[in-house]
Amino acid sequence: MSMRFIKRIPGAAEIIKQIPLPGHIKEIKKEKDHQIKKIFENKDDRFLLIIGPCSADNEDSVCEYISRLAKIQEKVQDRIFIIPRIYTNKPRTTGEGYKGMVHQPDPSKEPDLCEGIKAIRRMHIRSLSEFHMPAADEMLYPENYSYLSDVLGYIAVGARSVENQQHRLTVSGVEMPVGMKNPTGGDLTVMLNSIKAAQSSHAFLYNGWQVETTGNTLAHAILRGAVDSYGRNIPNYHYEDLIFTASEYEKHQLAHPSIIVDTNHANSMKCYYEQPRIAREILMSRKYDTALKKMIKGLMIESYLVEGRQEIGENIYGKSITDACLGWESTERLICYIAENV
Ligand SMILES: O=C[C@H](O)[C@H](O)COP(=O)(O)O
Ligand SMILES: C=C(OP(=O)(O)O)C(=O)O
Repeated sequence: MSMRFIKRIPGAAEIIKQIPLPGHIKEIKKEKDHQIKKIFENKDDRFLLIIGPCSADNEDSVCEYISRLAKIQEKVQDRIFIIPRIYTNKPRTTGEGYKGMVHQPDPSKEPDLCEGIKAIRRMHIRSLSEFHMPAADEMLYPENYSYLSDVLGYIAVGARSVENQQHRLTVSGVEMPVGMKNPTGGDLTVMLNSIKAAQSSHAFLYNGWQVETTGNTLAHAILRGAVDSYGRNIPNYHYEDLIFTASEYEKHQLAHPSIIVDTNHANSMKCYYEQPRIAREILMSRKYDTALKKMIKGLMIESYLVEGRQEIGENIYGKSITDACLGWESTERLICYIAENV
């Protein structure tokens, strides 16, 4: 075997015992989970914003960003529900590059998965304890879900993972809303099939156990645009795309049909500064069509303290080291615009 076993990583029970979620925060988390669930069940018509850096690379800058979100959340709470993006696992197109805090708690140092798992759990708990905001993360490694299952508020399965059986089956045993992204090639059937699989019950092998799941009726769609076989970006947030997705969704007869639109990635053609324009267009489409208004539950936006991106080592506090993000001033303006126009 050409694999060197470096360090045994403690199991979830051990890590949770070392870094527990405080009792009084568990109650707050339960109430927030209930509110998020109601949005997907059409029992609360607030608009969701899943918003934050492309990758959560530094606990202090991420928490400073969330503290700013928390202040705005108070102002817009009757119209918008904000879920911070704390993305600690990064899928990479070629396997090269920063793979997230779970691999490297300090991006300038060598990988340390054991410290990484502790660091991401601490950061998620800080978002809950200091700001009462359960955050979103990507399920990149389904087996790692058990380290964060009690602290997350929302999960996305990424464009590169959505056709994978272990992801789909694991989501079927998750008790919170999980967004299944369209794959990088854009095939909506793959996304809708993944929702079907996640909404059904399954028996399978998970972390050394035979497990049985109930199915997750809150699994739903995330549209992130696509890249065609010539490498061209094909957005899927325009009115006609949304109408088509909604009608395909209806045909599949899935529970709680819901769409989140990702305003970055192939939708913005990785031009982060286009996100406010894209958000405005989606709000207009929602206003124009009542079925879309019901189905489009929110947006996923990439934003951080400082706009753009940097290379690791430039050390600009609060600037993305993966995909470029909106900066704070534009983010604040955008959230206010959404609150007034949703
Ligand atoms: O969201 C971030 C990136 O788009 C994703 O992780 C892929 O990144 P890469 O194509 O730069 O590897
Ligand atoms: C990696 C991400 O997205 P996608 O899977 O759509 O590329 C992300 O949202 O950070």
